[in-house]
Amino acid sequence: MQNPPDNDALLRARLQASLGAFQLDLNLQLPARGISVLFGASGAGKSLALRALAGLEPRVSGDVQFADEVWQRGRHWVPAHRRRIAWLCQRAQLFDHLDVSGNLRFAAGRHAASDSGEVDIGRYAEVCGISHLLSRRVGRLSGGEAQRVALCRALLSRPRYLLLDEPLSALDSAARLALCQLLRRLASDEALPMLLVTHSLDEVERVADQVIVLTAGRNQPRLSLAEAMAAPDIGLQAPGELAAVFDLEASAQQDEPDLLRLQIGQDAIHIPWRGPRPDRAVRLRIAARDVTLWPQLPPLSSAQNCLPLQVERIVDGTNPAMRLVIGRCRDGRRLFARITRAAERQLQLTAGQSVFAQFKAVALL
Ligand SMILES: Nc1ncnc2c1ncn2[C@@H]1O[C@H](COP(=O)(O)OP(=O)(O)OP(=O)(O)O)[C@@H](O)[C@H]1O
Repeated sequence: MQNPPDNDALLRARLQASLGAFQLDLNLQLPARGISVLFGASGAGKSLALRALAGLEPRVSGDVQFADEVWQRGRHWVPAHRRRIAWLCQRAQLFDHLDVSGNLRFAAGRHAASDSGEVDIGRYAEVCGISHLLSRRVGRLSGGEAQRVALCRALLSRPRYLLLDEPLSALDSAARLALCQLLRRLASDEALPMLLVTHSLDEVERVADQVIVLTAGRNQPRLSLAEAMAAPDIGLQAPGELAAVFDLEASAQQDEPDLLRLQIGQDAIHIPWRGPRPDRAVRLRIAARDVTLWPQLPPLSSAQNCLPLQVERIVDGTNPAMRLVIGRCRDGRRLFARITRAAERQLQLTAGQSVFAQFKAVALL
């Protein structure tokens, strides 16, 4: 599929390779901000693409350009260490014979032009939440701690771009969550753009700003996370498990204690919340199976969130007895509802109809 030209892209690549029966044919345009995710099944070519962008894959030909620097074109090839990008892979590759501080000093020493290395180590160790680990032997770090140290080491090289090859896949869920939050903070507070490779939808939902779906060596055009989640046909979500993901700003208005009001255009929903109002957008996941449709405004119930919805289309679900309703909120965002065929008949649902969508659960990402 042809990607439209993207004038805001920082990293552009057209990559081709023929490895036995596997063909790689990519057209990537990665923006200067946020976290882009390259999503695909095992064997789709994600690692190959990442290695090619890093300058580590001589089997891949094509064009790679970063801002106005050409990294690869014909015989022209900028070696990996001159691209000033950092790389994080599944398992942190740290020096076992050094403690955390030694690993960081080594990285800072390699990259610092002056004696600013110590300052950077302190600052980035704090950003990465590893200040308390500086004297710890590398062998005594948990998987999540080791990844945060590896990330800190990567930051000390002052990269212009971060490539992440499934860095969360070997971590337990708590460590994965913590690292997801750290990546999001780095992307926004340190303005560090990244490309994350994964086959986990959960990671996509938690960290992505943009999504590129890769299937058998070919990519779809880049979409925002909301667009990608709202496109049931691009292969990002399993059809039986569809969900919408919304990034929502908290409203200054507070209707109830312990509830946070989040605006969806002129409408609002509430989520349980303790503590100060968040200063950045809150990301929510609303699964199709948690959404109930009503022909009129429903009576008050324990499921408090309810939005006006216009039915856009109704398609078959994976289960032959079920249908998937694709609707639009009043601000244009897509929401899905999984209903039975019997409910579709009883509600006489058709495209264009106005209904109310009530949901009993939202997951805070
Ligand atoms: N030397 C080779 N000969 C033939 N095929 C190869 C060779 N090297 C890699 N491949 C194929 O290239 C494809 C892409 O591999 P790659 O490691 O990039 O996939 P991936 O999407 O990162 O998978 P995973 O998620 O499992 O890591 C795979 O189908 C693999 O079998």
